[in-house]
Amino acid sequence: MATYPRKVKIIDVGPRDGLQNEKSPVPAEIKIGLVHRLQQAGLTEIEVTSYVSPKWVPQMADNHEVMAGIERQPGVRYSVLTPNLKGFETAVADRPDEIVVFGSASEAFSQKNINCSIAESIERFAPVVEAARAAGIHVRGAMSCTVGCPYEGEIAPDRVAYLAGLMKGIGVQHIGVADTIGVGTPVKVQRAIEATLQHYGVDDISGHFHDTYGQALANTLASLEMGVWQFDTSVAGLGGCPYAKGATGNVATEDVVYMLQGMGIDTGIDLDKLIDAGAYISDFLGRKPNSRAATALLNKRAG
Ligand SMILES: CC(C)(COP(=O)([O-])OP(=O)([O-])OC[C@H]1O[C@@H](n2cnc3c(N)ncnc32)[C@H](O)[C@@H]1OP(=O)([O-])[O-])[C@@H](O)C(=O)NCCC(=O)NCCSC(=O)C[C@@](C)(O)CC(=O)[O-]
Repeated sequence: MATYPRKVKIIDVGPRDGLQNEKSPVPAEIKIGLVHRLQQAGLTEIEVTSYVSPKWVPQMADNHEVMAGIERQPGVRYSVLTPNLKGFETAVADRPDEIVVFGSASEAFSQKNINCSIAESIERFAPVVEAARAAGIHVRGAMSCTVGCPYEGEIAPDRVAYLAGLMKGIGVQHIGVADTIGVGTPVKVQRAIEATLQHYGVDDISGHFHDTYGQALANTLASLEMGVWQFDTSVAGLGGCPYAKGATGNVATEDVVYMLQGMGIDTGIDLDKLIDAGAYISDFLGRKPNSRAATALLNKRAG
């Protein structure tokens, strides 16, 4: 039997990663309502929004309104994405607890997503990381396309190690290993994590798995087996990346919490309240939650 961590921390990225790709505008008050429901469900890490170009990602243009409207709960960390100093300087006025710089293991995805090469992205991130740390703001990094890229295909683990080393070199404190397009399978994901472990300890690594091919829970389990205990997930399985056509949302928070509860692993999350949060946003979007566990439990409730 594999040994698993006794506790897992979930970072719900639904309000940001989940909603960034929605075609119709989602009003700030709905996003705020979602954040409130997530914290009521026991989430202690919520990725709220991003400070990126509104021309590139219009759905996140209300970042200030959303951050200002949240009634903050003690013990909850609110994070935001900041790709450059311009984004950081705007974000800092909204008092995030954590900022996220996001790079890519694939050159082509870096160009499509943030309009620069991997090397240039690190040059842009370095002053952001320095300013954030000087202001006492925690810095997380996200590494996209650690298994596969929509433009380059399979990505070799040494490219993941290379990016992780660059992120570490500029002072990024925690690193997320993302399977942006959900093509990963357990052994490939383990190789990407192994590459990241060359530069970061296991306590500073999180998994971020999209569920395009239905592999995200298996990839979560494979990561748990390596001692990874922090995961980005998205309530109701919301999401997709505007620069990764066809990729679906992150693994649903409900599915991960259901699996972990069944394994006796503590998440601190109330599954019933989480289902309510997922139903709230899914009702607004006019569709069913993209979560097997949520669907089963909602059907059970309905009798
Ligand atoms: C990165 C940039 C901004 C570079 O964009 P750029 O065009 O290279 O930057 P620029 O410095 O040349 O500026 C061009 C225009 O953008 C403005 N600008 C410049 N920076 C900002 C900013 N921070 N906030 C607001 N506006 C900004 C700037 O003021 C200017 O405005 P104009 O003069 O044309 O009116 C752009 O490429 C961009 O916004 N890209 C969107 C990236 C994004 O949000 N992608 C989705 C999130 S990442 C993701 O989902 C993956 C992840 C993290 O979940 C992990 C995974 O699954 O892989």
